[in-house]
Amino acid sequence: MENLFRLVDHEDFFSRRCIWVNGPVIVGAGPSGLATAACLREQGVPFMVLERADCIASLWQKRTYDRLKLHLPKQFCQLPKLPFPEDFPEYPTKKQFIEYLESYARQFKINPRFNECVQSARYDETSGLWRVKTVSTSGSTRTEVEYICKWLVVATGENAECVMPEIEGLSEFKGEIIHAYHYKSGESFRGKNVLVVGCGNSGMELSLDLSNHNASPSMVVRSSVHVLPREVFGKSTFELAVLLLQWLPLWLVDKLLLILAWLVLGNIEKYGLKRPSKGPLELKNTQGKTPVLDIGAFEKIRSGDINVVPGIKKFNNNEVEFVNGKKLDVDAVVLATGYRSNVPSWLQEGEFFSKNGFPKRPFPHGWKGNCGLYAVGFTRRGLSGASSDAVKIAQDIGNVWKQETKQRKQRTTACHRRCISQF
Ligand SMILES: Cc1cc2nc3c(=O)[nH]c(=O)nc-3n(C[C@H](O)[C@H](O)[C@H](O)COP(=O)(O)OP(=O)(O)OC[C@H]3O[C@@H](n4cnc5c(N)ncnc54)[C@H](O)[C@@H]3O)c2cc1C
Ligand SMILES: NC(=O)C1=CN([C@@H]2O[C@H](COP(=O)(O)OP(=O)(O)OC[C@H]3O[C@@H](n4cnc5c(N)ncnc54)[C@H](OP(=O)(O)O)[C@@H]3O)[C@@H](O)[C@H]2O)C=CC1
Ligand SMILES: O=C(O)C(=O)Cc1c[nH]c2ccccc12
Repeated sequence: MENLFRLVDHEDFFSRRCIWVNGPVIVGAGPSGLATAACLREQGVPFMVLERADCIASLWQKRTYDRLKLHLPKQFCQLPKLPFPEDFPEYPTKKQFIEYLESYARQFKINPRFNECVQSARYDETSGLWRVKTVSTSGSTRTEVEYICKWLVVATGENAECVMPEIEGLSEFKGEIIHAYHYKSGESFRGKNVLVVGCGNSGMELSLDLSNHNASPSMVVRSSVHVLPREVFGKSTFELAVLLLQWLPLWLVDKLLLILAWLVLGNIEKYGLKRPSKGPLELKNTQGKTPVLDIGAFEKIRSGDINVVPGIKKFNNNEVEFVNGKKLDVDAVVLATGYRSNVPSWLQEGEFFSKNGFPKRPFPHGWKGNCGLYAVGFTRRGLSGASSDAVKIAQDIGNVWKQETKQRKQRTTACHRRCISQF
């Protein structure tokens, strides 16, 4: 384990599978876990990264569709200490982003323990240490391991599990049902009527992909959605918002974004895309609901290639009935119904994290809990929010680590002197 300063496997002493980690345990090897590990490496702090999948950035490598690109300009998506290569386009592709993350892990010598799913983590008051239990799988063997450490960094992400909706009759639906999580391409849906449930960035982009593959998508908009063009007059809408926020209050920036969206897209409500009453940035900040940054789906809605439908009442075999009473025959269902955090399922703690798996305190205060607990990547501010957390966490742990290392050295020297003086 080259990324560990001192790893003691108590195989011969106590239980076969109790491992003391000298430094923090980081749960999750996505961009957030990698960013924290890299910053800790720079601080000279050893660490261990536990990852349930068999690769880094599993969301990007395994659970996203082929045509995915970053939807914010690259300067908002790079991790600390290593910029994107200069030849990367403004919006890197998924493949490029993964390449970057792989080189990031190499550069900072981050070697996660793969196939280790954290089942529980609790703070042991008596010892003042965290006990992190995992199940590790290798082929058909299952091993339970307990890691013991002073610091625990939660980096399992805002999108750890898929949200599966409960819809009457859906379980009797005879056609294919997949979540956006498993969707790769519209190729296998060619010629089919596909119901896309949900109209966030996933629902919009999968509908566009389906239409590009000559499927007929119908997209469910059950409440409301903010659609903004990804660019306004050649400039990134997101970047523009960030610039404007330096001078203007958020409500005013929201108003300006909506005016610009109206100038570029026109009135979207007449196509069934009702806008929320809160502005796009306010909604993102308060409820975590990301506005759609449109890359072409809206044009397909306008041309009728993507059919917008209201909320679902129920399924009756392959016929879906909507809340307005209209009915439609569909061959397949794509659930673009979003994701959720899985922290409540494994972290036994009720002070820092709330029941929804996000830190209770909002950005920028949600990175540090008590007793050596930290959270990275739960800011609802994408990759730039994760980077900002990672820098702060590594700094915080680094300070204590340096202090303790100094004290350890002093103790060792004092002990040496005592020992020597006894001779
Ligand atoms: C389709 C999609 C596109 C996105 N595009 C952008 C974008 O363009 N720009 C942007 O800023 N943000 C974007 N985001 C937001 C996204 O949250 C970040 O891109 C990023 O992936 C978050 O990194 P993370 O490390 O926090 O979480 P993740 O990437 O989800 O990584 C978490 C890791 O933790 C592991 N894990 C989970 N539970 C356990 C457990 N119990 N034990 C061990 N390991 C566990 C997972 O396997 C995973 O590898 C996008 C999100 C999605 C879904
Ligand atoms: N290119 C990129 O970079 C992309 C980025 N992403 C990001 O990934 C994250 C997740 O996005 P996404 O997967 O779109 O999830 P979201 O949570 O943003 O959207 C979920 C959608 O599903 C709808 N929904 C949920 N349950 C039901 C139901 N029972 N019936 C009908 N509709 C339902 C929601 O409607 P309601 O609002 O009414 O609850 C909402 O429209 C976001 O941060 C997004 O920005 C996603 C795709 C591409
Ligand atoms: O894609 C995501 O999930 C993000 O969180 C990126 C993001 C952070 N802040 C935003 C504001 C508007 C649109 C996207 C984002």
